[in-house]
Amino acid sequence: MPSTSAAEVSLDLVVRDLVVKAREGRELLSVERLDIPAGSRIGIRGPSGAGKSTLLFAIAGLLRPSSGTVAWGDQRISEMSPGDRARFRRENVGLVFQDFLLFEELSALGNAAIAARYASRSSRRAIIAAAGAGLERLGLKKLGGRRVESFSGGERQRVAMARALANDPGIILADEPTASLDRTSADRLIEDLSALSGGSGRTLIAVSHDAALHARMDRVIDVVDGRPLV
Ligand SMILES: Nc1ncnc2c1ncn2[C@@H]1O[C@H](COP(=O)(O)OP(=O)(O)OP(=O)(O)O)[C@@H](O)[C@H]1O
Repeated sequence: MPSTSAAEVSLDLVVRDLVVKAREGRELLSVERLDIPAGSRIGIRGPSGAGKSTLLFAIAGLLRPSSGTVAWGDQRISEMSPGDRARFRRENVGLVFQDFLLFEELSALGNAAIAARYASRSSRRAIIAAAGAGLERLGLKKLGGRRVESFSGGERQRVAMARALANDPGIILADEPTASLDRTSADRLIEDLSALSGGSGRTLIAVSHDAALHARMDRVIDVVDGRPLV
């Protein structure tokens, strides 16, 4: 797993007048102003249904806002086509999400190194090596060759984490990364996430209900009724 960030360009997050609406017109999220300097470790918390995941999806470029701007450095992802947003994510963002989105028929290593399939020949080898090192660090080396269909929730979460980091992303976005883990595994994951971001230039933004995670962040943002309290 990489220990320093590959963020070659500064990816400060700037959000302005962002509004996300449901298809039927209900407002799900409204963010007047949010600035997150590159390299920050940010926790996001709030009641169920408050809009935390919607905020994470918006800043990941996984949804197109109804209005407003989301920019990482000079990349205004809110105005990009879906294809350009997907490319931005592939190159810059590691996603650790609740339902893992693993390929059941692939091995742990096959999943962790999935980015190699889309990478240039020159970076393919580095991605596969980083995926293997990530699995080892997360205690899954022995299971590396096994198909993930038989994995437990905690094992899946660690495969997803190794995958998110294999591409050496400048931005890590995590949605409830400790939710399916026992306390010991959760603390280890928090330790890893924290070490991989703090001081490296790599930004971490994690939605969580876990107080132990928030205790390790530089700043915690509360989201209530679709609005971050900043
Ligand atoms: N595509 C959608 N269409 C309509 N409503 C949606 C859509 N996605 C989310 N919502 C609604 O938007 C609100 C915010 O949802 P979101 O998942 O962001 O909350 P959350 O704070 O992450 O909640 P939890 O902690 O339970 O995961 C909820 O009322 C949810 O039902």
